Amino acid sequence: MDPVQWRLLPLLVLLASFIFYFYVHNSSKLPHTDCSLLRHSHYFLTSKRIVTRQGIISGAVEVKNGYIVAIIKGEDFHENSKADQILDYKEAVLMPGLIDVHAHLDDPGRTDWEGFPSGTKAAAAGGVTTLIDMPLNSFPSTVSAQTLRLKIEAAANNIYVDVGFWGGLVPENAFNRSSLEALLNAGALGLKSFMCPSGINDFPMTNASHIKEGLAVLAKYRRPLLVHAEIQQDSGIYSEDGADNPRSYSTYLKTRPPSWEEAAISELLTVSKDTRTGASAEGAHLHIVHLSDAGSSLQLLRSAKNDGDSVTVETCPHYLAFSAEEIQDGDTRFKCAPPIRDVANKEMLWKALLDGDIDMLSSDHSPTVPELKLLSEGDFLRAWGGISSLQFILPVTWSYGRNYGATFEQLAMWWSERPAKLAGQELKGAIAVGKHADIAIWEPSVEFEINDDLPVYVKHPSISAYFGSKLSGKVLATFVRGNLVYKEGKHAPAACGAPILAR
Ligand SMILES: NC(=O)N[C@H]1NC(=O)NC1=O
Ligand SMILES: [Zn+2]
Ligand SMILES: [Zn+2]
Repeated sequence: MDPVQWRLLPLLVLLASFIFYFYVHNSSKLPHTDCSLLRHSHYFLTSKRIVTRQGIISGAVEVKNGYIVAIIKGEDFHENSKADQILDYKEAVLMPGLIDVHAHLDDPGRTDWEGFPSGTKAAAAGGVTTLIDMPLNSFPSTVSAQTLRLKIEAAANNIYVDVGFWGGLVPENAFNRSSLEALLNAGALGLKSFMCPSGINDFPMTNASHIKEGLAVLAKYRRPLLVHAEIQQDSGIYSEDGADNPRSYSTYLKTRPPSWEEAAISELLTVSKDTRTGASAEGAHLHIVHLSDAGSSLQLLRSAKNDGDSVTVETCPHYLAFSAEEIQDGDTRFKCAPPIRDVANKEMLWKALLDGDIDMLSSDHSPTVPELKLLSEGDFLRAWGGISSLQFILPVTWSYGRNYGATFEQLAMWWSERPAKLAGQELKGAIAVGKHADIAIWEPSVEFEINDDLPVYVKHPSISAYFGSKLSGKVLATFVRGNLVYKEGKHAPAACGAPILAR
């Protein structure tokens, strides 16, 4: 080496150490993977309000490699605090992540309506850690093993929370046992069917005999059948004579009276007998989706449960938040089926939920493109029926529920524990040792208005029924299997949600 090179050596060493220092220093600040906004896989979350099945405690939840490995009460925490990191959420509520068993993500085929990336981002921002996707509104509908595979392909690397799939029970497959078995073997968590037109051409309605067949197949798999329970009755059919104004909400309400729900449920209960212990479809389960009628329909369900039928029922936040009296003429954002009924019915729904007659909640998030909501014409009879709500289900439930005395433990039961059971997800649905670290952290007393200033992830804000309202309960952070997927308006860069397939 000549002398000039010798003199450069210290300079090179210095440069190399600078590069090394910056690399190590900065890389330690970067996430290990893009799946999480947190770089650690072993950490403690502390809060004064941790919602466990044994009540609300102050303390810490220890998370390691995606699982909850310990729950430590406040006074015992210090000696255990040897983790890489402690995230202190103070007074914020730490709850199991919400499990929404009824969402239409419309992917593949109608991604202009929603789609896996936008829908699961909205979910993450709302504290929802698991979604079960409905078999219709996507194209094609999920009614065979092959179409379920299309769903799974569409979801790959496109989901920010975990997503499972219901398969469709339709006349075409109902009497074809091998086709249904193939769909269930391919991983559908259960089946879903309609007792009235679904609004989607390739998803025709079923009758009680199709449903009986479906239950018989599901019994072997111990998986549920979810049913949209409305049967068209003459009483409700809209007269086309122009006497009723299609912009008026009451016109729409009259087209789908409670008797539609009652008729469907009473017919369903003739086949749900098969699910009783010792009966032909023991092991199968019947779940009524989005109940709106809090009258006779609920009474029928109550007595079926007493008789030992394996039956559950859900309602949705929009039936608990809104009433027919408040819906302005022409405001088709509120059109859904069954319809939002009067205020007395809403009060009865709350009572049924608090008394345990309604088992759980779901969003029935069913958006479309603004054009199909016919917002400017305001025609309730022709507009798309479906409420866009996914991101706001937790603050909506809380904002209205607290007036009825709803507790955090009840929220966890309605939104996590019972939905996990319905979907057969034993590793989800509770803050408990051995479960997935699927966690929602939120601030019940923080109010916010849903307007253009809020960083929302709703694909079509103009069709959201909640736009313009003020809610309490702000989601601070969402963890999915230990990954911090959402934090204060920011999402983890990579879509690391897992498809959930039944085995
Ligand atoms: N196809 C579809 O999403 N329909 C849903 N929309 C709604 O309001 N009720 C439903 O069942
Ligand atoms: Zn439905
Ligand atoms: Zn639905």
